[in-house]
Amino acid sequence: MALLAGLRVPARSLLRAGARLRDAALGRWERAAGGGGDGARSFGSQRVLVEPDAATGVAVMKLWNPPVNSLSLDLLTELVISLEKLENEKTFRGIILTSDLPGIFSAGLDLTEMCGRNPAHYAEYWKALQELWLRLYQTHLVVIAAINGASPAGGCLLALSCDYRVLADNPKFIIGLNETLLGIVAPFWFKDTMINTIGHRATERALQLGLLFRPAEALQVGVVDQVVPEGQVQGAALSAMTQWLAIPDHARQLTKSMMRKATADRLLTQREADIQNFVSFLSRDSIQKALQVYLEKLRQKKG
Ligand SMILES: CCCCCCCCCC/C=C\CC(=O)SCCNC(=O)CCNC(=O)[C@H](O)C(C)(C)COP(=O)(O)OP(=O)(O)OC[C@H]1O[C@@H](n2cnc3c(N)ncnc32)[C@H](O)[C@@H]1OP(=O)(O)O
Repeated sequence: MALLAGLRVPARSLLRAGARLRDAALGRWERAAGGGGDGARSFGSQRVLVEPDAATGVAVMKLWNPPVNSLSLDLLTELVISLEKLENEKTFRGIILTSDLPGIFSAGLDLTEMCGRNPAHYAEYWKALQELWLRLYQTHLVVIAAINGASPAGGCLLALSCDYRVLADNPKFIIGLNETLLGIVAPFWFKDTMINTIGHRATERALQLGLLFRPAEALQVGVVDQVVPEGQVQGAALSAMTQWLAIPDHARQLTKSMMRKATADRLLTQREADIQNFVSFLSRDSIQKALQVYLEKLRQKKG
């Protein structure tokens, strides 16, 4: 059951158990080693599989950080490296970002990275999150999110940072910046990213109420651009990609930069202060206690 959403999310215990049995470092990448659609070899790290298709110039990037694709420090780092690698390959013009875990796109920030650690760790973690957002939000590549599962909080940020979002139509696949439900505040750059997507008023309402939208609502408010039946999400993302890639790169890239640079610069000019804010906020006893209680509830809900 999804604790935050107040919605029931079915136990995927069997699937998850299966996923856990797969060895993260070995089986996954051996399975992938066969290569992408056009003979380009798949590559990746432990938690990010990249399936490149040199013929189309599109790579499918799949998140795999069981059980819920939480944005751990390792996953953040591996995402940045994979993204950088694709950016440096002249062959590639687009990325489909999706999940390799059933029913979950990403559960957002990894709560275990934010609980019971020291300030240096919090600083390192926040810097890694900033780094991923700055790179993903500003990449010259077209990035389309194929959202095939729930994506609360940081998971929603990941999707909002892409150029276009396709969501699978399942009422359990909730999406939104629900930080207030945890008693925390979405950082200004999360807020800015949402404003740039759905506008000021809709963002104010969504953020204050910590709204998690089901697919039809997400489409209506503009958090996603398209809702399609489950199983068609990657195909729909690839179709959308065709439209984006029909535009001359230089014109599209300059336009993207024109639309996003001021937002990214706002973080860049106060990056260190943002890290310090996060560290001092997380270091408060009251915040640590609240996060511990929340994490414990998540862990116990199955019992
Ligand atoms: C003044 C201002 C200054 C600035 C201050 C900044 C403040 C910080 C801002 C932080 C910004 C962003 C916030 C976040 O992104 S926080 C994370 C928010 N996400 C959530 O709360 C999601 C919680 N998870 C769920 O609701 C559900 O897990 C799910 C995603 C809907 C999936 O449900 P499920 O039934 O399939 O799985 P479930 O049984 O719940 O979980 C399985 C195991 O996974 C663990 N887990 C779940 N979510 C997380 C997570 N985010 N991090 C770490 N671990 C997570 C869960 O505990 C289960 O573990 P176990 O198997 O029992 O050991």
